[in-house]
Amino acid sequence: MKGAPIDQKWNVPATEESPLEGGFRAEFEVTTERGGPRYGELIEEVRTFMDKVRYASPTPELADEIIDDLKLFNAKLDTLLVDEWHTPSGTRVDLPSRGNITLPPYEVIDGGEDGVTASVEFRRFHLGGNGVAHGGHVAVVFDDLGGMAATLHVHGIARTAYLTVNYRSLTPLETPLTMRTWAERREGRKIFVKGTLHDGDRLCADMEALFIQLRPGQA
Ligand SMILES: CCCCCCCCCCCCCC(=O)SCCNC(=O)CCNC(=O)[C@H](O)C(C)(C)COP(=O)(O)OP(=O)(O)OC[C@H]1O[C@@H](n2cnc3c(N)ncnc32)[C@H](O)[C@@H]1OP(=O)(O)O
Repeated sequence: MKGAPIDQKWNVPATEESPLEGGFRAEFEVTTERGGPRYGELIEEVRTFMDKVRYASPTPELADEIIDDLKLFNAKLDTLLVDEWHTPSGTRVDLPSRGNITLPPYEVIDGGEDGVTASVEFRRFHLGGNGVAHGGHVAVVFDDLGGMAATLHVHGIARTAYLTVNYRSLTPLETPLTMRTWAERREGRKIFVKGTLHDGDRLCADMEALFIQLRPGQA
């Protein structure tokens, strides 16, 4: 990545002691300690910053100032880059969307073999146009929570083969919405998943997807 040090460690190859398992590390450890007790606050500030950038029209002087500040922040983070298996972003299961800043924030209300129910809120950053969410951001949440439903259903890692979203009505920003995903049927490694996104009683979108359970060792 541009600006990152050459010895970055976020794409560590598999080794005998640390093999890939379904694209995941066999010894993958889930912990809520990484990043410290204020990591959620850090992610929230980053999300707020992204929201502001989406709507701000800075003067050239303010843009200069912010660029300089961001360079300082990036230099600080460059000293502490780790691989994806050890970064809190994506593994902090106690935080919205596991602390993954690339996902719109959701909170799982209920999850198990029968499916997942989550509360999701699209932010200003997720604006598509005309004041509502971008369809791609809606799809990304369906992919993540559909993948979670598939994973919980088969107790194994699954990867998206296809995902179809039907946009039934507008998806508002800054509004708690309900997403449900569930495995409708399974044929061997194939898990057919469905999902819905509601604003109250109103259906915003629904989806159908196929997830494939990965074979042991499949990268
Ligand atoms: C910290 C806590 C973590 C908690 C985790 C939270 C969850 C997070 C969740 C995050 C989720 C994020 C998720 C993501 O974002 S995953 C990222 C997006 N997805 C990908 O990159 C997938 C890329 N593709 C592949 O890797 C392979 O093609 C896969 C693995 C999908 C299949 O290759 P594989 O070699 O393994 O299998 P196969 O080719 O023998 O096919 C097997 C069967 O499937 C049928 N088939 C295949 N493709 C299609 C298709 N398009 N339509 C219809 N059918 C299809 C095929 O005909 C065959 O059927 P049959 O002949 O047996 O009847």
